[in-house]
Amino acid sequence: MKIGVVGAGAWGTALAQVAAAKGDAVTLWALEPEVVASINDAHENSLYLPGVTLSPTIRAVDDLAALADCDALLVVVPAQHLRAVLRRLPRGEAALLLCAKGIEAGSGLLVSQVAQQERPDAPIAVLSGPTFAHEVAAGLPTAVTLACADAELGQRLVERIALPAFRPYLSDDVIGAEVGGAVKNVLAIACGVAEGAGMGLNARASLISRGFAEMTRFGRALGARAETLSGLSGLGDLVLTCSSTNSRNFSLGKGLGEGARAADLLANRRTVAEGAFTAPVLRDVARRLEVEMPIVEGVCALLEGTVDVADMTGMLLARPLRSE
Ligand SMILES: NC(=O)C1=CN([C@@H]2O[C@H](COP(=O)(O)OP(=O)(O)OC[C@H]3O[C@@H](n4cnc5c(N)ncnc54)[C@H](O)[C@@H]3O)[C@@H](O)[C@H]2O)C=CC1
Ligand SMILES: O=C(CO)COP(=O)(O)O
Repeated sequence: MKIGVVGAGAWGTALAQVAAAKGDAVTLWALEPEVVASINDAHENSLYLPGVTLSPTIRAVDDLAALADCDALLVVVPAQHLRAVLRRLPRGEAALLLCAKGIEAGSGLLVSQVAQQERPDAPIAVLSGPTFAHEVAAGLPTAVTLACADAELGQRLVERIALPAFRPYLSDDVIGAEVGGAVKNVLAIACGVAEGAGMGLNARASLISRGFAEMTRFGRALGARAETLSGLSGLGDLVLTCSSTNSRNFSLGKGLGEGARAADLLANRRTVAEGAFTAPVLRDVARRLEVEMPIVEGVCALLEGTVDVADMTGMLLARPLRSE
C-alpha cells in the first residue's frame, strides 16, 4: 500500500515517519516551500517538528499532483483548511485516512462528513487518539483508534501503519472517533484556564469528568457509541490533552487563565490550536441538538471576551445542584 501524507505540520510529519518506518517510500505534501526544502535537504522539519531526524525514504513535495499514484492518503491538514485541500487533491481511488481533529466552521460538519461531501467516492477512515506528535516521532509507546465502516479496508490500514510501539485499535464507529478528538480540544482549553488561574487539581479533575459527560451527551446525540467515547479517541485523548502544556489547546487556555486576551494569544501563531475554532461551532451544533454543554459554553464566552475567568468559573459553579 503506497502511502502519501497531506499536510506536514507536526502530526503529518510524525505520521510520515510512522508510515516510513518499515522502509517504504512515503510522499509528504507540505504547504510551505521551506518545509519541503528542510525535509528533502536535511531530513528534518525544522519549522513544525524540529530536532527529529526523519527517514530518508520520506520525500516532501509542494505539488498535490505528486500524490496521484498513492493507494492511501493520510490527510493531516487542520480541520478549517480540509475542504479547500480536498478540492485540490488529484482524483483517484485512494482511501482517505483523516487525522485532523475538529468541526468545520459554517457547516458544523465533522471532518469525515466534509470528506464525504468533497470526495463522495473515496473510501474513508479516521485516525484519532492520545498522540502528541513529538512522542510518536520519538518512537514512544502509543495506542490509537482507527475507525472505518469498511472492516476490510480498516484492517488493511491498521496492518499498514502498526509498529511495535504504535498500536492501532480498529473500530467501525467513525463518528464516535471524531467526536472525541474534536470535543477534547475545547475541554483542554478549559483545563488550561484552571491551570493558568491557579484553581488547583480538584478543579481540573472535575472539568475532565464533567467535560467527559458533555462529550458523551454530544456524541450520543450524533449516534456515537458510548464505548468509543470512553476509549482511546475519547476519554484517552481527553486525559492526555487536559494534563500537559505540551498541548497547544491546554497552553492556550493557560494563557487565558493567566489573564491574556484570546486575540493576542492567537495572533501570529504558526501552530494550530483547533479548539479555538471548534468551540463556537460545537456550541452552535450542541444548541441545535439541545445538548447541554456548559463548559463548552464557558470556553466560548471566554474566547469571545464576553466574560472573564472569574465570571466563567462563577457561572459553572452556580449552576443548579443536580444528581450526577
Ligand atoms: N500535533 C499533534 O500532536 C497532533 C495534531 N493532531 C491534529 O492534526 C491536525 C494538524 O495539526 P498539526 O500537524 O499539529 O499542525 P501544526 O500546528 O504543527 O502546523 C500547522 C499546519 O497547518 C497547515 N496550514 C496552515 N495554513 C494552511 C492552509 N491555508 N491550507 C492548508 N494547510 C495549512 C500548515 O502547513 C501546517 O501543516 C490538527 O487537526 C490537529 O488537531 C492530531 C493528533 C496529534
Ligand atoms: O491531539 C493532540 C494529542 O492527542 C494534540 O493536542 P494539541 O493540539 O492540543 O496540542
